[in-house]
Amino acid sequence: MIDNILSFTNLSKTISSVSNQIIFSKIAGTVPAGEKIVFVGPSGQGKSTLLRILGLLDEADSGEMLLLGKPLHEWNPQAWRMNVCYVSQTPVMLEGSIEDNLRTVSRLHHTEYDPAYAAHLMSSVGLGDMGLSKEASTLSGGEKQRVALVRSLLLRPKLLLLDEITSSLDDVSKYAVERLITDINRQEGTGYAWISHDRDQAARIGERVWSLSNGTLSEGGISCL
Ligand SMILES: Nc1ncnc2c1ncn2[C@@H]1O[C@H](COP(=O)(O)OP(=O)(O)OP(=O)(O)O)[C@@H](O)[C@H]1O
Repeated sequence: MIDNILSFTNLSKTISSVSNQIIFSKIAGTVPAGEKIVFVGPSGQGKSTLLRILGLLDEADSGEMLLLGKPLHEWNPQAWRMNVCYVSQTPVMLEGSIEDNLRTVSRLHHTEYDPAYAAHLMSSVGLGDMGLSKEASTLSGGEKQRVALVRSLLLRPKLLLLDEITSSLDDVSKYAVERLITDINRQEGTGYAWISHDRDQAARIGERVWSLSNGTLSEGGISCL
């Protein structure tokens, strides 16, 4: 039985183009199976950078990462990305319709597209009435955020890395997204690390807190908020 979905040690990241600015140095953390982590900290401290590294969309300068007990170098990157999905605050829509966008992840990862699950997820995030044939590039920022989330959830990942994914949403849609993700966590054991600058949201969604400040990652209970 593997207790941690993901763990990392000694992770360091420097931005070389900006006079070797160190973003963080030798940080470590673990995500136990099914964990609900809220990720907080002042702006510009490297939260997005860390999640992008953990989701293999950016590279650390040094350090080790293990997924399901296996080190990164033993993973095919595509298989890693299927288990650990990073969802951006400013998602990029692929060319074509909403349905094209939803189907693309299945095509890339050679998994079967499940239209009933796609419909359930779209309706759960308040987009049930939106025709899937609508051109994705014409969607609003908040609609794109939710389609991008659905696109990732269709992979049924073990871990979600959520980067302020409700920043463009009204309260009704925001609560719907929180409910969907906490339901999936409860029903399927999908863990998450969710960046949020909203203290009320952090208290609703988090069980454990990561805080990144001055290049150091600290972990604690929700009472640290
Ligand atoms: N590709 C890049 N090139 C240059 N600088 C970068 C790059 N990516 C991030 N940075 C810098 O790294 C630092 C950390 O950025 P990051 O977006 O990870 O912080 P954050 O904690 O997520 O911030 P916020 O809460 O405002 O989203 C910032 O100073 C940012 O300008």
